[in-house]
Amino acid sequence: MESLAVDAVGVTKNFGPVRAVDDITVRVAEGEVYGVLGPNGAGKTTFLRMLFGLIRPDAGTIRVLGRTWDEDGVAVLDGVGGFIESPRFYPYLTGRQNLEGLLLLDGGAPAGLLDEVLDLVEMSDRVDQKVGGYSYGMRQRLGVAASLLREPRLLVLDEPANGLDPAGIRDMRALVKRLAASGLTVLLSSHDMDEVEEICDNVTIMKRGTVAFHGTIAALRTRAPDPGHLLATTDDDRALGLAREHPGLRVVRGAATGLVVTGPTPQVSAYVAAIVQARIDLLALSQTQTPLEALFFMLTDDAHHQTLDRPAAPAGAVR
Ligand SMILES: Nc1ncnc2c1ncn2[C@@H]1O[C@H](COP(=O)(O)OP(=O)(O)OP(=O)(O)O)[C@@H](O)[C@H]1O
Repeated sequence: MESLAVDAVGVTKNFGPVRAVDDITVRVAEGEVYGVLGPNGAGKTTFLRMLFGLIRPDAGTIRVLGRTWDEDGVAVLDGVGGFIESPRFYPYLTGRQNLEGLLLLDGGAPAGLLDEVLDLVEMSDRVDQKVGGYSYGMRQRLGVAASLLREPRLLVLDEPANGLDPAGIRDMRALVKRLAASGLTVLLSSHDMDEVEEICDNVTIMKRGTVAFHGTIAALRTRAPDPGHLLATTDDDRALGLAREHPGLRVVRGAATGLVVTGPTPQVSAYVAAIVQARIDLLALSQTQTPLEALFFMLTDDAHHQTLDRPAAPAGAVR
């Protein structure tokens, strides 16, 4: 049997009347990058906090690298690194001083590990500057460095790209990929489908504490709906009339201007060609959402939930 870095089964957590996590099962294989995806309030952070033992589940069992709190106490955290929400540092100390302080608390580290870790998070050239002058992205990367000093086998990151600018997002995604390539298991939460699609092997999509989807990114793609396109022309009325010849498409007026066209891409292309042939000029054509973004909203948004033609996969391992 493949070994599991995280084996969480039937986990439930209530805060008074709020059921933040409702009977979820998440299994993360060693060596993979696993995403827990969901909109704000879906229960992602609550789940990650339970992995770290910061709060205890009301029901279910959580095994992390083979250990549980009930059997192993604080030893459950051996081999686990990461941070919930944002990492905290002393702003008036340099990055290096902050990390050296942590190493001191931990009783030291193998020679060369600090430099190796700084290299990995691409902070070597900034580490002797004060943390107070760091960008948010640099602090996040320093947080990952601090976690790596414990040489974890499992790294847990709560929305690592949240609040970063586009360059920071790119750097953080590249870092997670490098960490995965080095054999580390990474479990991260996110509310960004693009991010999870780019860096994760498997995903659990949470909706109000429950699992709305569980499986591979490839399996998720097969359920994605047709993409929507926003179309603007010099004569939207005539373009809308032409849609009658293309019954495989849904063409409606956009909320502000233009037309929203939904359907298989080849049929959208044929419709656009017909518009041009009718001597109507195209002003703009763009995708409203990627198919996976559209699926994410369908899975997690009550208003759209009914439109999904297949029921959500049950919780549980698909592998
Ligand atoms: N300590 C707490 N006390 C009371 N309610 C809480 C507590 N922590 C979380 N909740 C509630 O539990 C639900 C899930 O919250 P959680 O923070 O886990 O969601 P999330 O998916 O991580 O969202 P976000 O992306 O906003 O962090 C929310 O309704 C939240 O208000």
